[in-house]
This record gives sequence, structure tokens and C-alpha cells, in this order.
Amino acid sequence: MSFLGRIHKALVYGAGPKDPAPVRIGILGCANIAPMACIGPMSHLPGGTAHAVAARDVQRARAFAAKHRIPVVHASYDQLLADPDVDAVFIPLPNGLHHVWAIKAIEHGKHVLCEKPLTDTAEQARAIQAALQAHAHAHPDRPLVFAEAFHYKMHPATHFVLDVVRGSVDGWQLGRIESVDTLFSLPNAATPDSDIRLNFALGGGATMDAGSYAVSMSRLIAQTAAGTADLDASTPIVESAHMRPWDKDPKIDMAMEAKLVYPSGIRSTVSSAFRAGIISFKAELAIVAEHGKLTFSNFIAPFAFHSVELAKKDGTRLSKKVYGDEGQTTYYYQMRAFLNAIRNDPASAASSPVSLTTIVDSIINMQTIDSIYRAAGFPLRP
Ligand SMILES: NC(=O)C1=CN([C@@H]2O[C@H](COP(=O)(O)OP(=O)(O)OC[C@H]3O[C@@H](n4cnc5c(N)ncnc54)[C@H](OP(=O)(O)O)[C@@H]3O)[C@@H](O)[C@H]2O)C=CC1
Ligand SMILES: O=C1OC[C@@H](O)[C@H](O)[C@H]1O
Repeated sequence: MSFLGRIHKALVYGAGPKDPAPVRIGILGCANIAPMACIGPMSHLPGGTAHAVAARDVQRARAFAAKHRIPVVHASYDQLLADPDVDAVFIPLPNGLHHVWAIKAIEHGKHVLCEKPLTDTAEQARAIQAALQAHAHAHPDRPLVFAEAFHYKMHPATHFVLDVVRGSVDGWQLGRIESVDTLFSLPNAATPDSDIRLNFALGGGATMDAGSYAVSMSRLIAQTAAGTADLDASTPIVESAHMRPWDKDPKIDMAMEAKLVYPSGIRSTVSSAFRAGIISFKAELAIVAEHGKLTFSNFIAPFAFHSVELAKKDGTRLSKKVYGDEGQTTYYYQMRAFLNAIRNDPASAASSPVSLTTIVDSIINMQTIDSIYRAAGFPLRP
């Protein structure tokens, strides 16, 4: 599928038929990311529907619902959670509000897809885990699906890179991995002064935003290289971290570079930055290994464009692009996996070789972010 075809799929809603009883999703807040991450993907998926939205201001929710053809409007997030017709919620609130609303959603028996980073701290992530455990104990017959929205890992291009790391792609053998470097930087315009990403009380900071992906991708590679499901393999030690504070609020990191080391000995530099330049949207993975160096450019939004390249030590250069037959977005694959998990559909669940992010994985990601802030001499978000 062409570049324009993929962009069309990303931006234009589908209008295909729905299954007789689609999963009904409620959206907490009229967030900028909701159309791309939830409503659009849902429009292409027969198994789910964007059923309801709530906002702090009901007029805003009404306008949003009309624009995105969402049938039900609620005047508050609490009201949406109390709606028995809502099966699952998408939480695209500012980071600092994720844990409160995730826990309330679980207590109302809703499945949850929560934006990244899951919480402000590992402690808050563990409180979500406790709420999930309490729900599972009280309602063993109604298991909940809960996932942090690390959409990048659901795309076929990422799956290709993971297959290379596993050593299962002919001609692309890496041998022993020495280091894994990840970088996600955003252009100047992405974070105006008023943006939630620069608001300490709401969980702002480059490490929270772009850095949460850089940490997650670094850990995903370390986990895959270890060839085990044991998440200790992707629990790094943070050796050092250096940051550039925002001049208007020194508690906000505008850039962070952290050095990690995994139990396998793999070293990792994890970098993130806001206001990195006029057009500097960069999402880069670099793996240095025994037989060469692999790079994956634009690992965050590979559906738009990306490249995977291997420069071998013998001088050979390989290059690959993997858009998948459907040419769909990372968000589509994520939503499909979320709906399949809710519907407990083993056949279609098997269609994603990478599983949704588990709560234990999210806790380790937040522990790593906590450790990076501590190593840089920064306070944890409130
Ligand atoms: N997966 C991805 O690619 C992306 C993920 N994200 C994540 O999604 C989340 C939202 O980001 P984004 O869509 O850019 O954010 P927005 O600022 O566009 O939306 C946040 C929403 O939160 C609600 N809200 C509730 N309380 C507050 C408050 N005190 N201040 C501001 N907003 C509040 C508002 O909803 P209302 O007023 O309507 O109730 C608002 O629409 C973040 O966690 C971010 O990290 C963001 C961008 C991309
Ligand atoms: O999740 C995200 O991905 C894309 C970025 O532009 C954004 O800041 C971030 O929140």
C-alpha cells in the first residue's frame, strides 16, 4: 500500500458493518489523541464501537461526539463509568490522572486501555495492580483486560525487528547483542508552554512522555534478546541519568539521557527530548551486535514511514520496510488486540505476535522511569 493509502487509512474513518454485539467503548475526555488512537481504529474494526464520551464540560463532549459520531454523551467521567452499556474505557487523560481513573474504571468492572505512561510513579502502577487483583478476587467469572497503550509494539515493522533479535530471519542474524540505544525527540511546536506535557502537577516531563516509549522499546529488545518470559530480563539498573531542565519550571525535564544495564549485560542509552528543533521528530532504535548494527527509524509511527537497516561487519547492508497487508496504524493493531482480548477470541488473538502490555510490565517501566528521575536528581511526579 502506498504512503498516501496508509495516511488515508490513518485519518479517514471506516464505515464497515459491526458485529451483532460489538464491545462498547467509553472515552474519558475529548483528548487530541482520542481520534487517532481510539475512534479511528474502532471505525475499521467490526468488533468494537466508540459508544460514549465524557468531558469536564458537557458542551465540549457534545461537540466532540457530534464531530466523531459517538452516540452517547456523559456530563462527567464518573457518569460514564456508571453507564452499564459501556464495556470498556479508553483513558487519554493527562498522565497524572491516569491512576485515579484507571482504578475507578476497574472498580466499575470496565476493561481499560490507558494511555502511556501508565502513571506518575511505580507506586501508583502497583495500586492499579492491587485494584485488578481485588476485582479478579471478587469477580472471578468476569476477568478484566487492562493495558497501557504502547501501540508501537503492535505494528508488523516492530514484529520484524523482534524476529531479527530472536535470530529467526534468514540473513539478518545479529549474534550477541552488546547495546540497545533508543531516542525519541519531539519538535519545538509539540510542547507549547501550556501543554500538559510541561505541567509537573499533571505528570509532565520528557522522560514521562517521549521517554516512556524509549524505555519501553529498550526493555522490549532486552526482553526479546533474553528469550524468556521472565520480566526480570527487562528490569534494568539505571547507572546514570542527565537532564536539561525547563527554565520556566526546573522540575520539568526538557531532555534526558539515561544509561541502563540489563541482567544479560546489554547496555542501553535511553534518550528523550522536547523542543529538539523545528522539525526534529525522531524515534530511533539502534542495536549494536556481534555481526553488525541494526537501526529502526521511526519506531513510534512506523505506519507512516520507517526503515529497518542492518549494516553488517562484513560490509553487507540490508534494508527492509514492513507495512503489513492491511497498511493499518499501530493504534489499529493495538485496538484489535484489545478487542480480541476482551472478546476472548483465541483465533484472532493469535493474530498479534506481541501481546498487549501487562500490568507487571507497566510497573517495571514506571520503576525504570522513577529510577531515571532519581539518578538525575529530579523529583518524581506527584
Ligand atoms: N499514544 C499516543 O500516540 C499518544 C499518547 N498520548 C497520551 O495521551 C494522553 C493525553 O494526551 P493528549 O491527547 O495530547 O492531551 P490533551 O491535552 O489533548 O487531552 C487531555 C484531556 O484530558 C482531560 N483533562 C482532564 N483534566 C485535565 C486537566 N486538569 N488539564 C488538562 N486536561 C485535562 C481533557 O478532557 P476534557 O476537558 O474534554 O474532559 C483533555 O481533553 C497523555 O497521557 C499522553 O501521554 C498523547 C499523544 C499521543
Ligand atoms: O505518545 C506520544 O506520542 C507521540 C508524541 O507526539 C506525543 O508527545 C506523545 O505523547
